[in-house]
Amino acid sequence: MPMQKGLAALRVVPKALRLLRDAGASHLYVVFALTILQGLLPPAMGYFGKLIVDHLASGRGATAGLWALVGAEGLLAVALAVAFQLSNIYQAVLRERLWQMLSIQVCQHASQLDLDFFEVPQNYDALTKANRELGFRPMMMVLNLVTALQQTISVAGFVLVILAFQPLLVVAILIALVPAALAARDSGHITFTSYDVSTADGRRAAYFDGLMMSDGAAKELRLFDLAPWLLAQRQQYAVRVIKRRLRAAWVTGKSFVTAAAVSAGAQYLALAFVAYQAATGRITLGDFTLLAAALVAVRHNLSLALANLGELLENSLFFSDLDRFFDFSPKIRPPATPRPLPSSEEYQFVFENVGFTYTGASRPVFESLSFELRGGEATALVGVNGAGKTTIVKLLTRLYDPQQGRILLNGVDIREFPLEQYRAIFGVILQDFVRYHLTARENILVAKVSANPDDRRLEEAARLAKADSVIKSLPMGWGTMLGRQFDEQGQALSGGQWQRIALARALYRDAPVLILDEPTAGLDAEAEAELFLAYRELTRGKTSLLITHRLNTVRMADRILVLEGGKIVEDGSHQELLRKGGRYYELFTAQASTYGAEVTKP
Ligand SMILES: Nc1ncnc2c1ncn2[C@@H]1O[C@H](COP(=O)(O)OP(=O)(O)OP(=O)(O)O)[C@@H](O)[C@H]1O
Repeated sequence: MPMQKGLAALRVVPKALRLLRDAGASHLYVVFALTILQGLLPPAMGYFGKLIVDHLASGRGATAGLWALVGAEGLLAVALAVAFQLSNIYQAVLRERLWQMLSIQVCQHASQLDLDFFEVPQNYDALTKANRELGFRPMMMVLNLVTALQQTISVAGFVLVILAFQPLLVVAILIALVPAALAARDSGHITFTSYDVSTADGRRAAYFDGLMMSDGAAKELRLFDLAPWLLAQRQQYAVRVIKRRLRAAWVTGKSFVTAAAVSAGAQYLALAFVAYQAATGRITLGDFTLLAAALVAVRHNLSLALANLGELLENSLFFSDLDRFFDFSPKIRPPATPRPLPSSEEYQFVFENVGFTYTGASRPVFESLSFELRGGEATALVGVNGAGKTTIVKLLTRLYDPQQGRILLNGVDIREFPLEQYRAIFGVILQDFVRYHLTARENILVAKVSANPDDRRLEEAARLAKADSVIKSLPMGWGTMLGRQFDEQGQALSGGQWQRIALARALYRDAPVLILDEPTAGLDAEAEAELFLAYRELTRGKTSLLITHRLNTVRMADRILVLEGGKIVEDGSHQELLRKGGRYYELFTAQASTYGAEVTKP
């Protein structure tokens, strides 16, 4: 029902007030006080205006009484102007605080959510939309609330004035305002619904807009001459949104036209009545001016108040996205009574009949995966694209939990350890590592922000990752900004140079378990060979897992696991697996033949 929908959306008002109070209670109270003042002053000024007119009409001349009235009216006018400006300042502070508070809450919540959250497009959309609208929706709401309150107080003041003189007029005015109130209620609902059904199309259009404006897509866009096609796609969705909104604007516009005609007509009928009373001496000239001003003010303020409430409903849509986002709580949680992490230097992991399916995926990645990563050993994991190698890393580091089976660390289910402490045992370089727009130094230090920077370890990590030569070549060494987003002096790095920085980042953690997911993908042959030679040094004393398609690199591992069809199908050293002549042998020979090398079974 439209009525219910419209009123239901009004429930957002207490919520908005609570948020504003949290953002700055004292500022909110000042804004309220100033708003009430601004609401009361116009009727009071109207009353003084009446007294001035009555004084002038009485023929008493320029007495001290007249100047006292004019002075009082002037003071009220000054007070109104000052209250308006002060309120603007306090509202601005309140808006900024609210924006800050919500941004921090959204960032904190987003960073704690499971990766699962991002698998569902609607969730991700709700987050990006909430984030995008954080900048203006709360501000609009402050303005809507304050303006609606102020207009309502003014209306109440003027209604009291009219009541004092002509009670029947109030009844007539209120009846004449019924169409306006109905139009405002329906417009809230219609706009609400048109926005609601348009969000999916709007999001699509915004996605294409984002592509055309992002630096990440800029290269492909030009190389594929993609802009015209993207624009056409964008229009397809945007036009649907615009049509729906225009239709809503037209429907609501029509009822507003009728309402405006009725209330304006009623106002002038009332004015005719008041004029008749003044002409026949039933009321004074001052009463007439006051009532005439009150009639205009009631109509004007009430329509503004209703329009602001309508806008408030529209802006309240923002809260449904925000609520939807805050309703998500992380499923991967620390246990109620966590076990202490094993103090042992050697960490051994066992996957025990692990079954895992991504949210929304039609097929499981693993149904019953079992294998072991032995403590202190360098293990390599190989397998074709999509075999599930990165998924193993995600499960191992508890970015996801398996739906079946267990993963054990030194015999204990990893879900029993405190999450943060558990994740702290890993130094990881992910396939899609982050290229932070920070200095070279910060790009590595981010791996361990919980501790004070350790420059000796920083140098060591850079040396092991062969990132030291990259740093040396930068104009300001460690202090050079990587990326040009914030600094014109920033340096753009090549893919391989970034990879060395990311590897140094993983090593800087100096964690007992090292996971390298495709650490050589962007490296040149020489750098890869260097890394290959340093592999022993990198992994000394650690439990490590190396994932790579460059099978030359895996030779140095103590043990190689071959993942296929959701299972470990082979397990052994390079020599053993070549000798076996199975899947690893096939993969290795296929790769070697592309270099023209011959591989013979040892
Ligand atoms: N976030 C995700 N949501 C749904 N399915 C996913 C997700 N990530 C990966 N998959 C699917 O899970 C399977 C395993 O992916 P995974 O990234 O683990 O493979 P991989 O062996 O690391 O591949 P590659 O060698 O290409 O890096 C693939 O079929 C992939 O399509």
